[in-house]
Amino acid sequence: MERMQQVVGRARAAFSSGRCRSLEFRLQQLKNLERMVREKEKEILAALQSDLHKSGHNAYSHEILGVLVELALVMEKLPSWAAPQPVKKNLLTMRDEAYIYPEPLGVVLVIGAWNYPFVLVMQPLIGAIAAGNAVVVKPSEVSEHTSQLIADILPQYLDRELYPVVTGGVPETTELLTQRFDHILYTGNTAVGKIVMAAAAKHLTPVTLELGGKSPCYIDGAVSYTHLDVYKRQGHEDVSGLLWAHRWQWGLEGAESPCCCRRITWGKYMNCGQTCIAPDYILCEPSIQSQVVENIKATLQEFYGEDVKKSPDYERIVNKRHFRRIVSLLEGQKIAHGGETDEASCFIAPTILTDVSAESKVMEEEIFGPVLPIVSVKGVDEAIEFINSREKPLALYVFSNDKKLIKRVISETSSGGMTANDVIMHSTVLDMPFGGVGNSGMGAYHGKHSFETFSHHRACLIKDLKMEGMNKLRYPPGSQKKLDWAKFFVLKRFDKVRLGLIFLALLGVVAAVMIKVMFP
Ligand SMILES: NC(=O)c1ccc[n+]([C@@H]2O[C@H](COP(=O)([O-])OP(=O)(O)OC[C@H]3O[C@@H](n4cnc5c(N)ncnc54)[C@H](O)[C@@H]3O)[C@@H](O)[C@H]2O)c1
Ligand SMILES: CCCCCCC=O
Repeated sequence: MERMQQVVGRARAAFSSGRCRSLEFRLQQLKNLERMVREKEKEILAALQSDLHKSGHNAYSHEILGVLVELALVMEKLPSWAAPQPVKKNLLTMRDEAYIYPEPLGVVLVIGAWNYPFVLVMQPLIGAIAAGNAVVVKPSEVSEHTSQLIADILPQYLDRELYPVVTGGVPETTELLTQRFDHILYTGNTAVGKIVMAAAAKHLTPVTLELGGKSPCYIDGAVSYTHLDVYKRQGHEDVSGLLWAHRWQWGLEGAESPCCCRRITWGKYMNCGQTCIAPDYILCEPSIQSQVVENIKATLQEFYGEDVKKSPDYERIVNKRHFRRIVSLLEGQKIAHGGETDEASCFIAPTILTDVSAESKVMEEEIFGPVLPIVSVKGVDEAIEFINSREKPLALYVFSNDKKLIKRVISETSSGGMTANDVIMHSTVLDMPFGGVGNSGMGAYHGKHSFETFSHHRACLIKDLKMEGMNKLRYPPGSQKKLDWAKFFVLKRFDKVRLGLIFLALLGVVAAVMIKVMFP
């Protein structure tokens, strides 16, 4: 307990010294961070390889690149984000200064998860530094190599008192959470999210909870409604055969096409399925299920070759606990592809399950592994109903040639974020907030949204000491006349065109008077 008190106490004292308030200081720390990432690249890649069997290429593009891109954006935009933002004034504040001043919150706690152990700690850290805070960093103990590396290298580049790293497991995090922070950003599972929020409530500390959930992926099987309609009008009862012929002849594809399945395969099996926004399961009509399976199988071969175990691009499950949890989800399921496992190396092959019941265990909890269940729905109505009957997911995916259908799914469901006709990619657009809703989390970060999350938006009004007459309206004693004037000043909305015309007319009168005076 004493140790955590000391760590947080030192960070608070360093924050109170005021040194992290200046823009120059923050930019310098961010520059140092960028230097750290570049100089320690090899060590970072090695730690990610040890923790999750991530290949150099995957680790660089999934973790390091994201950090470098975020740093570049923040360093470029910080001066404008941190500048006071003037607000619209009214008749009563016309002579005053009114603006929003983003100020740091104080000491921020960042708790990271193990699945992307570097980027999930660094990205919030960048935002919190940019906003001028002290930051206590707690990487996940599950990814022990990356956690230890962060603890070793961060103090070599950053102010040690302002940005301490705490390593350790549940006891350490529990102790840390008894301390008072000014904001906590937690990434991890929903159950622990509730523990974090309860601990934060004791100090009225605001939280950003980056949680998980089962992110659905709906594949719309129709080529396009126009073709269907044409065939139906021609009197054909069963149009599915005709549609296949049509596709074969014209090369038209439904959303279960190889291209769509390739994108889904990439997002599902990257990091061995251990991605918070991975498509958790597929919803589609039974008529396209086998085509979806075939296309995903072909993509797996394309990505990982004949023997996926030998592919440097295919990761492993983080530990035996998670390995056993995922394997238990396969019990009683129809395995259309994959299913091979090896406990010693925490290997689970890319697996596809077909005709999965909505009530089965694999459809209860977030899978967080390389297992892809396909659940049948009759069409988009049932897909929407299915999604809405469950907790709000972190991400939602829909594949369709029909923009109207996509927009309908967006407007009739809810999720933290969504991508249509691809997966994962909304998280890479830094101008968009990244976060959950309902059970998948609260608050958001990335780019400017991180800066805003870690800032207090202070309302600042600097009044003019003149015009005291106006203030009499609000001073006692009250009267109806004062109230009428107050209503006029506060509620009156001016029509800009009419005001312009009145101004022009006045100008005309003044000009006429002047001419009369000058040339009597
Ligand atoms: N929204 C996102 O950005 C995001 C990103 C990654 C992972 N996730 C979600 O995280 C989950 C996987 O992560 P995880 O929870 O296994 O990660 P984890 O086990 O690494 O836990 C996360 C953090 O919580 C701490 N912790 C664990 N148990 C605790 C307890 N009882 N009390 C206090 N602290 C505790 C750990 O020390 C760790 O730092 C998935 O649900 C995934 O979807 C979400
Ligand atoms: C490509 C990087 C995705 C990071 C997603 C983080 C959640 O697990």
